[in-house]
Amino acid sequence: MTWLESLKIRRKLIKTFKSGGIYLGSDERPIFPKINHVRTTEYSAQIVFNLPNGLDPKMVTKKDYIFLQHFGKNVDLDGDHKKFTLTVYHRSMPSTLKYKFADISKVCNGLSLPIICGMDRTGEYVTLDMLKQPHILIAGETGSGKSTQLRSILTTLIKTKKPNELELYLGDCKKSEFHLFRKVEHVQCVHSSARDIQKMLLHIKKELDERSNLTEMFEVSHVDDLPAEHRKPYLVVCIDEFVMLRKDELIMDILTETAAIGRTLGVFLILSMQRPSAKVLDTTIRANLTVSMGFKLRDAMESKIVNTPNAHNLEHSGRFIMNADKLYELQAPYLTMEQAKKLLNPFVVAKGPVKEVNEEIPQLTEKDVFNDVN
Ligand SMILES: Nc1ncnc2c1ncn2[C@@H]1O[C@H](COP(=O)(O)OP(=O)(O)OP(=O)(O)O)[C@@H](O)[C@H]1O
Repeated sequence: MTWLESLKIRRKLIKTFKSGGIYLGSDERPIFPKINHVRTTEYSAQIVFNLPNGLDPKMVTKKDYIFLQHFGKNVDLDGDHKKFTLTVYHRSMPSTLKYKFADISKVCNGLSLPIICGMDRTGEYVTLDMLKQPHILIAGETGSGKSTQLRSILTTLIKTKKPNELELYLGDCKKSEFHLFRKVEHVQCVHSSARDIQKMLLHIKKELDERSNLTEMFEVSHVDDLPAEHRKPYLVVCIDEFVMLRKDELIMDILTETAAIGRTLGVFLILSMQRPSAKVLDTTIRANLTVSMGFKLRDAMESKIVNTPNAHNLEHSGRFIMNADKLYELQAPYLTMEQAKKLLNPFVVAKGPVKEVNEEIPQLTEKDVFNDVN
């Protein structure tokens, strides 16, 4: 950035402070916040400023509209009691981001269990490693892009991990999406009825217990530290529209236990829901779903339940707010069903019967589970 460009930005910010009354002293001798530095990249300009002692930070946060008026709507303002950062983006978010595995595989490098969340306004992919951020909640009204995101997350996991490193357990309560994965080598089962999902989760419970015993026996804190002959694959349990199972206590208990202790045992959750329900998410499960992705939601209450502020104001399919270690606004990669089929083709195998578990299964009719869905 040239000296002149920096000067222009600084002047504009001073003008902003002035018109918003963000200063101490009198109108004739104002003491403005001190601009520490201005940094620009291809995508954005970042201006860091400090408030003079005595200036109420609410003067800045309450008047964020002033920054929008002067710098346009593509700005972010972050800060606390003294130091603030204004980021001005040179362009708006892309409304479509094609899923390109060549690009995605590059950003997966170094991640043990890579989740490609989406692209931010600076044109950078935002990624997560499930080993560190183990459980994900995806919420959004119909047509907002949840299923596409699940498809892209699962496809990336399959393409980047070997079947002996990753096992997938899929619950498809809407019977709409996961048939695509049924014959993929990593996929242990795809179930849609409550009874079968219960069976699947009893198997997961057994795995949790076994893994817990092993880590205790070998006195290690993570399954990855077990001796080679006892090493375990990562298990990812992914349930689309899991709210449909909320009346099933056993299912909810196992999901809650997995969310609570799964990380160090290598067992991870991805749960999606169309209508966030405080009742379901008020349980301890919510506290352990470390990442929320809020696609377009119906209202502010739903955004609050999912913990993704403003998700109800999103306008494009595939756009979402992510709450992980901080808040992000991202565009999810768009992976069509046809494209996913092509990418998954090399992993398709002839399948034997689904793993059986021997535990006693309490009788539960589908009506018990599904009749209260609103
Ligand atoms: N990442 C994306 N980028 C651009 N468009 C998208 C994206 N994801 C979804 N869409 C568009 O939105 C449509 C609906 O997407 P999707 O089926 O994923 O929504 P959904 O939230 O799962 O809906 P439902 O709950 O009804 O299944 C897609 O057919 C596509 O046109």
